[in-house]
Amino acid sequence: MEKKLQELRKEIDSIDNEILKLLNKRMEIVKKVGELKNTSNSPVYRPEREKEIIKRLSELSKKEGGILGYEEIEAIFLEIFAISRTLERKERIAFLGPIGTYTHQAAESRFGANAKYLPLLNIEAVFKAIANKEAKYGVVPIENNTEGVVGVTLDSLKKYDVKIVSEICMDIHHSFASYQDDLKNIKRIYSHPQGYNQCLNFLETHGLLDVEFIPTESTAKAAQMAAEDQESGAICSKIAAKLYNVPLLFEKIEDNLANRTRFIIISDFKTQKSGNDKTSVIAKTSHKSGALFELLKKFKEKEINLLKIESRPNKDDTFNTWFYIDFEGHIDDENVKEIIDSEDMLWLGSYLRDC
Ligand SMILES: O=C(O)C(=O)C[C@]1(C(=O)O)C=C[C@@H](O)C=C1
Repeated sequence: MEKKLQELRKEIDSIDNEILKLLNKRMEIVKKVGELKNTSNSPVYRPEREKEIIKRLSELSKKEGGILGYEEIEAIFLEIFAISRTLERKERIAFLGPIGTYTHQAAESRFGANAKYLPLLNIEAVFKAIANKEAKYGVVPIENNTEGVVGVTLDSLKKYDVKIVSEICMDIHHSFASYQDDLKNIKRIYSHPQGYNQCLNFLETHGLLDVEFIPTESTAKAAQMAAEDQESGAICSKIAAKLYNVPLLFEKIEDNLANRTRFIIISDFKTQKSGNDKTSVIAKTSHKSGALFELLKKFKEKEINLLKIESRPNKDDTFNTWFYIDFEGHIDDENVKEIIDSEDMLWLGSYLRDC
């Protein structure tokens, strides 16, 4: 067996040499693309091009009977693209921190382990960092399939001059971490309110519903607090518990195992059309009967498929609202452009549909 293993490893080594040669060759070309982009200051990150490459390679692999499927090819190539991007231009990525949040995990899934990250302590700070050009990209959560939308994100999209350039959908699994083996000794539970509310069944069955709940800005912050408070527990991500060295007692404790969060990547540019795009806008309607109906009718007339509509309060002394709307299509599509130009709408971005 040892001899056979050595032979196989030798084969792997020579293939790795070829891969390395080809990767270096690829990166030389990528650097030239970067130089070209830098002369016109055009965006490095082109999600639609990345998607096109992954799709093409998956089809090729399938056609040739390759062992790798779409997901494996995507995982490998997203890392390659992440390195390409840092070679083209070293750009900072701000995200809702601290490190170890699900948002950090989402950011890493797109920008790789090698990128320059800027963890910020609240969602609005991420928007400010993009608007002030302290970072090129920002990653923030926008909605969860059990808890609904993240209000601060919608409000910040209205307040700051940024554009949505991409979206990421990620499965969220919570863990319970604590130094206490006996749950009866737990006096406080730290978590982000959304995380806490997603684990109510677990808390009830383990007699933890009556324990004092201390809300934190993020689930990673909860792990950090639990690390400093031996009589507490945290509902957090697995990586956060590891990062702050709090023993993991239970995993996948959420009520709904199909717990998914949609994140957006914000920046300062318009993305190219991919053919499978989503557009987000903020719409205001006048305060008269049928105004929302009239707006929705326009979408029907232009044959635009709505994906989401959320109302948000004006936050003044009235109960007036505005609407956050997602729909199919790209601002470069005639019908999309027409509706945005003809209505009281703020365009938030058109981007590859990934959720
Ligand atoms: O094609 C480009 O525009 C590139 O910059 C190259 C490349 C790649 O590595 O293939 C890198 C970054 C972009 O997000 C898309 C693709």
